[in-house]
Amino acid sequence: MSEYVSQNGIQIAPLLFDFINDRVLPGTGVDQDQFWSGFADLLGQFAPRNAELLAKREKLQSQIDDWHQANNGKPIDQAAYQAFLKEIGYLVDEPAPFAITTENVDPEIATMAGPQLVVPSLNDRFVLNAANARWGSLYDAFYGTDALDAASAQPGGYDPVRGAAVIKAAKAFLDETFPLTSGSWNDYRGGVPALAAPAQFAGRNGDSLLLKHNGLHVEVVINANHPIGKDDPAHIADVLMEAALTTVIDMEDSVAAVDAEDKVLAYTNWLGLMRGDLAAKFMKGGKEAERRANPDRNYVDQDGNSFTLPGRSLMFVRNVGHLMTNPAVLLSDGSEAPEGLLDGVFTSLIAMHDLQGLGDLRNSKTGSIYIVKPKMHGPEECTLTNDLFDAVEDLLGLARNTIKVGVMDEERRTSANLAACIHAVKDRIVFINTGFLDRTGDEIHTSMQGGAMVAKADMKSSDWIQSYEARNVAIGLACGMSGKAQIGKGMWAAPDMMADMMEQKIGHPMTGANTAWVPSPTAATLHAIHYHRLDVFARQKEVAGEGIPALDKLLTIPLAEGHNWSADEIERELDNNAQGILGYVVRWVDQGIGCSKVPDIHDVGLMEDRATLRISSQHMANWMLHGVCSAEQVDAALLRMAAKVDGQNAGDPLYRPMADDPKASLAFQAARDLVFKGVEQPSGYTEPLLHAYRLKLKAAG
Ligand SMILES: CC(=O)SCCNC(=O)CCNC(=O)[C@H](O)C(C)(C)COP(=O)(O)OP(=O)(O)OC[C@H]1O[C@@H](n2cnc3c(N)ncnc32)[C@H](O)[C@@H]1OP(=O)(O)O
Ligand SMILES: O=CC(=O)O
Ligand SMILES: [Mg+2]
Repeated sequence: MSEYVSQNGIQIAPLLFDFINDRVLPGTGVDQDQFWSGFADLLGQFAPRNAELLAKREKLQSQIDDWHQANNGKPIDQAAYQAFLKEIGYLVDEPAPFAITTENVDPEIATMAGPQLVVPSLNDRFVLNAANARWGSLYDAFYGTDALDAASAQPGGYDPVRGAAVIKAAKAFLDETFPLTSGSWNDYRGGVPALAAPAQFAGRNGDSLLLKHNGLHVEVVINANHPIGKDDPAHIADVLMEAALTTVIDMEDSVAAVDAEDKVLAYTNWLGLMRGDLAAKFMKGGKEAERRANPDRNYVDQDGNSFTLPGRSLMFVRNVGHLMTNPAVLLSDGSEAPEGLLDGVFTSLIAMHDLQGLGDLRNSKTGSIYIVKPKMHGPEECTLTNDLFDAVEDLLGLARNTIKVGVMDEERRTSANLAACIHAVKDRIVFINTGFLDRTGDEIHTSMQGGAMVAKADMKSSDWIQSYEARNVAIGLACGMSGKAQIGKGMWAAPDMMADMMEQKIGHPMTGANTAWVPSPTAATLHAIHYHRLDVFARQKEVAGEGIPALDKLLTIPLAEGHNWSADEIERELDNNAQGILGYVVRWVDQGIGCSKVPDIHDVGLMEDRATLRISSQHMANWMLHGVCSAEQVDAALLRMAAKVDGQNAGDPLYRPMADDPKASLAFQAARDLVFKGVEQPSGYTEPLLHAYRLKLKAAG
């Protein structure tokens, strides 16, 4: 890397310094000199606090490790365990009942219920697709996935037999959601449809019909000149679903951003989204394509009045958590700056382009900046975020609480003290979300010394996770989040299993969650159907009456307790974990790709990100620590799976095989370290090793 720019006692990578000065600050009214001097002060103030809280994490972890070692082999006495957690300050007192007081929140978050899409920020083609995923074609979603229960499409262009099944399924959705006074949408022949609930008719866009149900719009596209519409008796060409109400532009677990070069790319895409001028050019189907953010959509209501609906998803940006540092900025002592502080300042500054309307399109209509903060451990760390956002607002001249926060409930200390965490950010909180993937990783790591954990697939049915999901909703409702903020559920991590998603993911709104994560625009379009099937806000009223489950189950550790696995079961568990780890890490370290679809041992492509990697690596480390398997067995699994992953990637010209010479592969070494050094990784996180190996690879050119 070139020399740093020295400024107010800190050092800034020139790429970042120039990007901020040339592309971000102009037009915002924030003075360049004042900005850098205020930024240096902010780092000086917050970096030591950040370090103290990380040291506290380590201290608590070592106290918990000691407790388990002292209780070695004995069944856990829940009362004694909780008393111990209170004594060390892991569990804190509950705050007195309170309600959040967040203001100026966009309706997509506060009063609407629908899917939330997550997208890696480094990929401009994907982020634009995500922004545009506010509306999705139901015909395409049915045609292209197994959500449609019909024979697969015949190769060689449009298959009319499958097409007919798609149209039938889409019209069945219309019948279910927008019933006609008599008959079916199959019999609709044009004009204003005779809806059983006429208020569902919201307007027209040319010939197309706009309908509304449970707060979500659906456009029935009428076009006699369209290849599908021309053969339909009513010229219906598609059914467009209002789908991803909100999107998380992810700078955390789905990206590999290790230095100024990567960070500036992520910030550039966020700037393009906040201004509305991001464009991506790429090759698709042998042709060059260009993608931009869609404009808003124009309609006319029944009285002839024009109105628009948002054309894009409302965007959050996920900053990194408190753990990592980044060489993009060095502190006065020459150490790397905490990356979460950089993200907090820079993503907020960039969002001022939206607040001030400096670009072509707007994100928030209520003047808010939406930041998702991941991986916070307990209320003190939430207070740090709150104070940081206060300081950023002061630095940028923004009104107090302009910056809103989404709190990921994905670490055990946060789940166990959730009301206190919400209280710490009560004037700016706009969501809680159960990030069950990281949360599972933290469940394993926290009790690493307690014994061998159940098999990975059995985690989902453990007491702790059921309690975690239920408590999150119940506490969110008790803190007055309904109608003001999102109570969100986690990711559907099997992007190709849409039939299963349609069957299972209605469980998320059923719990009272008004949003849940999906991995792709297609999944958003399909998951939107669930919010038509169920009125979440009515459901929240029912759930609110059920009370908050006690802590006991949440704190029941998923130990296998004497379970004897067969040699075959152990090998399959190790192989499955090793395959996921290697398949993901090889693309992360070698190619800088932070989210991948990796086949599991059943050949189901699973979304892998740093959180799923945390689970797999912690699980292997745990079984090795407690002698369920030996180090030799782990090495054998890694080697076997390296060959398998090499085979799976044979078609990728950028791929560097691992199996022939594993010692020469930085990716293989990283994967191995993640398991063999898993016990000592902070909270079991994978970022420190991934970053170190990726930086090594970049340095080697
Ligand atoms: C625990 C957590 O933190 S979860 C949060 C982190 N996870 C994520 O962000 C998941 C994001 N999703 C993804 O990256 C991808 O969907 C993957 C890697 C899971 C699967 O990818 P694939 O199925 O191989 O998708 P593929 O690369 O074939 O893309 C197919 C199309 O879908 C689009 N697409 C896929 N995922 C997304 C997404 N999340 N947002 C926007 N568009 C997407 C692509 O743009 C592409 O369309 P295009 O050709 O018109 O551009
Ligand atoms: O960030 C989400 C998770 O599940 O972890
Ligand atoms: Mg997570």
